Amino acid sequence: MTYSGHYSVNPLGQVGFGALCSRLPSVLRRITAMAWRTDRGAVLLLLTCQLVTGVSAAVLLAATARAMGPLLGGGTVADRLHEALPALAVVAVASALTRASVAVAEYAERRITPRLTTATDSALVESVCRVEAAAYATDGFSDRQEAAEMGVTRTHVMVMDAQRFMAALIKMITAGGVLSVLNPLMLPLLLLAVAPAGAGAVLTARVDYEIHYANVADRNVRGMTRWWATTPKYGDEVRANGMTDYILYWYRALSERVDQRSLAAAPRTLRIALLSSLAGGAFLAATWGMLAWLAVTGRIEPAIAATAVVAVQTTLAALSQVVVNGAAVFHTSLYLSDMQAFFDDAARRAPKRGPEAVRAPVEEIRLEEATYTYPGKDRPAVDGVSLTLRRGEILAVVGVNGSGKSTLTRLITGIYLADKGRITWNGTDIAHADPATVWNCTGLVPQIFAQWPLRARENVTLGQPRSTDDREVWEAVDAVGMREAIDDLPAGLDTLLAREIFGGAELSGGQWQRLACSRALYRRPPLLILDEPTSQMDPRGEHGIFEKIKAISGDRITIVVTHRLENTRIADHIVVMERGRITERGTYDDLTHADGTFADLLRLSQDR
Ligand SMILES: Nc1ncnc2c1ncn2[C@@H]1O[C@H](COP(=O)(O)OP(=O)(O)OP(=O)(O)O)[C@@H](O)[C@H]1O
Repeated sequence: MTYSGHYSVNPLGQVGFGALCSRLPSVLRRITAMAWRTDRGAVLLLLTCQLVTGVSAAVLLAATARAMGPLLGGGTVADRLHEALPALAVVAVASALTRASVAVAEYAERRITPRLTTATDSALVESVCRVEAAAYATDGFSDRQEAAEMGVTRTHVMVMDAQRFMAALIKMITAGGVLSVLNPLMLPLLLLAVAPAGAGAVLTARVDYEIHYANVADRNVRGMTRWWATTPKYGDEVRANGMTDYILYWYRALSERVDQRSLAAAPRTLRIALLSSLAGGAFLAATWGMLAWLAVTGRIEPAIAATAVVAVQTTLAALSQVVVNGAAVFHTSLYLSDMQAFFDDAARRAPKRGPEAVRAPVEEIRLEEATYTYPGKDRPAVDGVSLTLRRGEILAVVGVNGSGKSTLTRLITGIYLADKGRITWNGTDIAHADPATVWNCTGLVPQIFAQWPLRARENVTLGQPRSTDDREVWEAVDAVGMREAIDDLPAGLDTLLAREIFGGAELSGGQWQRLACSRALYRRPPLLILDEPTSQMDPRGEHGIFEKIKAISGDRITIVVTHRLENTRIADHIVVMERGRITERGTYDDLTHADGTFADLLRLSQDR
């Protein structure tokens, strides 16, 4: 395994410190806009709380300053207390308001976060589901998806970080304002004391992101390896082929590669932390020294000095919070950018085919010189294929592995659009038709079909409207000879077909394939495509399915891709594909008597 993680260019590589900090306002705007779309009431509540926090912090400090005069002045304790009482009452109310607004802000944040996370998460899933299928084959698509997942994860803490950042900023500005009124020199010194910590936090976030970025591809592969190693689906193959140690070795190797990058960054983050603490400490010592000097030399009164101590403490706490939460918001902004970039990319890759609609019955599907090349490939998988399919006819597609049969079915169903040439349904070019209207008319049994971890009934009806009784479900089940097998399940059609889940049951490979066929038949589609539909079935099952295909073919266009050439007897036409092109076409009798590839493959299959 020589996979080496590579994911484009780190967008932070060329960005300076100033540019990094200037992202904060736009990120805050973006977070607010996202939250606004989720719950306007909660956002308004949050903003009100922040305003209350700021105002009460200012009132608290001003009232403290007012209370300090009488408290530290002359007279009896009772007199001093009596004189300070109104200011102390204001201090108490302002403190209570601060606490209450923090609690309400937390409540508002809890109202926003779960729904915002769900909305973002669902948007990510939807954008992946909705892209043109060809996007999956483009380089780096799944890496970019992996990077976007981190943005979704960050939405858990994003609103909280932004809210705390804003609250601390407001508190800092008001407390700092009060401090500047007390003595204009105090604030700049205090800012200098916290600035190095701010710079350190942003630089550390930058290092963390660099590591995250370098690890994206490895984490993606590790995630896949984890799934392959642990899913019961491949458990037999992994064990009986002695692959456990091999997979575990690579899982560990990938984890170690990820760890090594993180470890290599540790000395850098230590250097940043030590230097910023040193600079911050020096400026803080200067701040306290300055305050002491002002008080000792009588330049400020003791009452003002005492208030300044409270103001410095408040501003310092708020500043630290601004730094910590600002760095967190900045950090989030990096992941949000990845997420947004993925959403934008996915939106560009979403089908934009046109408003035309395809409607049943589908009388004719025509391919005119259809050509398709997979992204990054230099040879077309389907190369200039022309074909006409009519309602009531069965077409069999045969050919050696990799000759383009499955790709041809993807072109006919509009899963991929032809790069060159045209495919029309009832005269409508599907490149200009809404794909949903096309897929309303198709039923596909793919070569690799899904084994849905749902009940037996939903495995037949999946995605389809269902009548209240099971009559049509049983019809589809009977059509593939599965009635007995379903009756044998512990709860019949209600049985959950997922071995991994408690109470779930499992089917055999051939039974799963029969169910995949029943799913396509249940749709009663105008175009039925079966790609190797009986590869896992016993001869009775195979015979039954082909009988059924023939019996229901009058009402639809049917395409069967198969390597069992005997099965092509039911077809009205057969096409033989080689290297993406149709090299022979005709009926079963025509092709068996011609001295071509079909006759050759048939001879070989009968020779065994
Ligand atoms: N998702 C994909 N991305 C890139 N190339 C692909 C993809 N799927 C198929 N190909 C390539 O396109 C060519 C045709 O593949 P296709 O699956 O259509 O062949 P096939 O005739 O159905 O083969 P088989 O009989 O093995 O099922 C092959 O060279 C294959 O490597």
